[in-house]
Order: sequence, then structure tokens, then C-alpha cells
Amino acid sequence: MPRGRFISLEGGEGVGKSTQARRLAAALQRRGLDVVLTREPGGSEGAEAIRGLLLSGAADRWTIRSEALLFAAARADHVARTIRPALEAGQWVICDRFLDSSRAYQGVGGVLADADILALHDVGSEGLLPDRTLLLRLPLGESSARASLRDEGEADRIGGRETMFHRAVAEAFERFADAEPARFHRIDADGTPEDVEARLCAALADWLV
Ligand SMILES: Nc1ncnc2c1ncn2[C@@H]1O[C@H](COP(=O)(O)OP(=O)(O)O)[C@@H](O)[C@H]1O
Ligand SMILES: Cc1cn([C@H]2C[C@H](O)[C@@H](COP(=O)(O)OP(=O)(O)O)O2)c(=O)[nH]c1=O
Repeated sequence: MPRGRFISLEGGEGVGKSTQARRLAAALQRRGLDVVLTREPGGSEGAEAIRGLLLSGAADRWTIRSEALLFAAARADHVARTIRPALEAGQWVICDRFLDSSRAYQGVGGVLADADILALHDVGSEGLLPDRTLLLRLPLGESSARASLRDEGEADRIGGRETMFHRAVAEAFERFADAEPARFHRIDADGTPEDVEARLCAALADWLV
């Protein structure tokens, strides 16, 4: 049984990751592939419990260090219980956010270096990386308008941070894509969901022949 493919979707809040993760999973299933659709933080029983700790409560509920450790712990459980077993069984895994979200969100602010977050990932998840990372990009004004329509003004503990934070996150994703052009594919997230889905499928075309 050949190992399955591991695809992550990344980008800021409201760019359409969750919408496109569902659409991509359905598109791949229509091609006869066995697909597991999952998300972070979450994707396993333990990680979903940690998700509740991370996304609710006061803005200062966690320090940057404790928050980064909780994300890494959630990811370790998700990788061990959901992602690795699926890949080993030949399934394709589509993950709505993964390690690069920790590098972007927990890495801004200067408390933790990128190397620190990668070190946590080495310990927690033996350094597992996606085979391909699809980075959805949209001007910040448009993604925040989409997110606030969806959330009706009730953003979660991290999504509710100020515009400067989200701008720094978007810039971090761009730096990661520059540094790893073989893994990252930049996707224009503007236009209809159908348009964006077509771009995602085009970014996987070499695997779909
Ligand atoms: N291409 C699109 N055009 C307009 N609205 C969209 C598009 N894709 C998603 N949306 C809507 O924008 C909001 C945010 O999308 P979502 O998939 O939840 O983004 P993310 O997971 O990146 O935060 C949702 O209300 C969704 O229905
Ligand atoms: C996976 C992950 C998410 N996050 C943040 C990003 C989001 O603000 C929040 C929840 O993610 P998510 O539910 O995907 O939010 P959205 O659909 O709005 O993009 O958690 C981190 O800060 N670090 C991480 O490692």
C-alpha cells in the first residue's frame, strides 16, 4: 500500500480554508481517492479537547509559551492518532491548518523563534511535514470582512486580535512560502468558491494524472 499524500491549507482567518478543505476533499473523493478531512487545532479526541482550551476564554488566558506548547501537544495527538495512521493506510489527508499556523501565529511577537516552534514539532510530532501546503491569499480587508460576516462579530480568542497581528501573520506565511517553494503553492483566494477550488485542483495536477 503506497503512503497517502498529506496536504495542508494555510492562510489567515476568513480566506476560505474551511470552505475549500471541504470542497477539495469532495473533489478528490469524486476522483476515487480515499480522503480524510481534518483540522487544527483538533482532529483527534484529545486535540479537540485542547482546542476548547485554546480558543475560548480571556485574551490573556495563556502566555505565548504555554499557548505554543498546547498547540504542539494538540498536534502531537492529532498526528499520532489521525494523520500518520491515515497516511500509512494509503489515505490522502487534507488538513485545515497545520504547523505553519503555529510558526505564523505563535512566532509573531518575537517571544519564540521559528526554530523554537520547529523544535516543539520535532519533539511532539517527529517533525512530520505536509507533502504540499496550499497557502490561500486574500487582501486583509477582504478576509476580515468574510470572517466577521461568518462570526457575526464573535471572533475566537486568537481570531479577535488586532489588525496589526493579522498583518504580521500574513507576512510570516509569505516568508515561509518564499523559503520553501517546493512545498508551498500560493493560491489566489479571490473570486467564487468554484474559482478557488479550480486553482487548488490545478496546484495538485501533477498528482492527479
Ligand atoms: N470564495 C468565497 N467568496 C465569498 N465568500 C466566501 C468564499 N469562500 C468562503 N466564503 C465565506 O467566507 C467565510 C469564511 O470562510 P471560511 O471557509 O470559514 O474561512 P477560513 O476557514 O479560512 O477562516 C465563510 O462565511 C464562507 O462561507
Ligand atoms: C493550528 C493553529 C491555529 N491557530 C489559530 C488560528 C485561528 O485564529 C484559530 C482557530 O483556527 P480556525 O478555527 O481554523 O480559524 P479560522 O477558520 O478563523 O481560520 O487558531 C494558532 O494560533 N496556531 C496554530 O497552530
